[in-house]
Amino acid sequence: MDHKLKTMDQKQDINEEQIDGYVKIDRYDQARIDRIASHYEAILADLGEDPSREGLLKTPERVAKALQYLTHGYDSKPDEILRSAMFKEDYSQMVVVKDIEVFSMCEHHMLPFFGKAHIAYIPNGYIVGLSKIPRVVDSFARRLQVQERLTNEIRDCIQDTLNPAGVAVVIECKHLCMSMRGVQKQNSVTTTSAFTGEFANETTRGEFLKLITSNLS
Ligand SMILES: Nc1nc2c(ncn2[C@@H]2O[C@H](COP(=O)(O)OP(=O)(O)OP(=O)(O)O)[C@@H](O)[C@H]2O)c(=O)[nH]1
Ligand SMILES: [Zn+2]
Repeated sequence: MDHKLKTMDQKQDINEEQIDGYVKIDRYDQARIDRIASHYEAILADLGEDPSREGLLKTPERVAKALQYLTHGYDSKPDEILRSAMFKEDYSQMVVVKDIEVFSMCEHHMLPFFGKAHIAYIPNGYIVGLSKIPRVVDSFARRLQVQERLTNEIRDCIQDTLNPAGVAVVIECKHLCMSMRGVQKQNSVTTTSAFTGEFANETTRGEFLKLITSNLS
């Protein structure tokens, strides 16, 4: 079934529909968008703008839709995303998915932070569908976040759901709240990491760090 072809009324049904632990991101909750839009109309006025001028007429609704998209992680269940594609497999070497784009919003200023996540796990009887790892990243990133919690939540979800012999997560991001405003440092990058199990071993962690810094592609 192609959900994109559904009419607006039918899309309301999609709001409740979980697909592999994931609510379709084209969900369209008009009541919520209307509420957020009305707040933004007031905000525009408070900023000294004229919300009734032509260029801004649709802006409150556009912002509401954009914000709903930027926080759609609240509508997903990352553990279910992983469970939907776990396969029994006798493979016990490190699996690394690197350079996963991250787009998130800092919970302090509601400004974007963005960069890359590098994730590894060591299977313990089960592997997971590769695409599910970036989906888990998105599920936690598309919320109001701090980078440290994002890092830990991804690690804990993979560890608790897949029960591998170890999980490694490294995230590198630029925070617009540190470049567009505030301290105004344009080039600083924040790196966070979280490990479990066999990644406590320096050699294993070293192998992971080597793999994510290699140029092999
Ligand atoms: N640890 C951490 N801090 C973050 C993250 N995103 C933003 N911040 C910081 O959150 C802090 C909020 O500090 P406050 O002093 O309450 O806010 P502020 O007055 O706007 O601070 P400045 O950004 O220094 O102007 C700032 O230091 C931000 O750099 C994050 O992901 N992790
Ligand atoms: Zn911030």
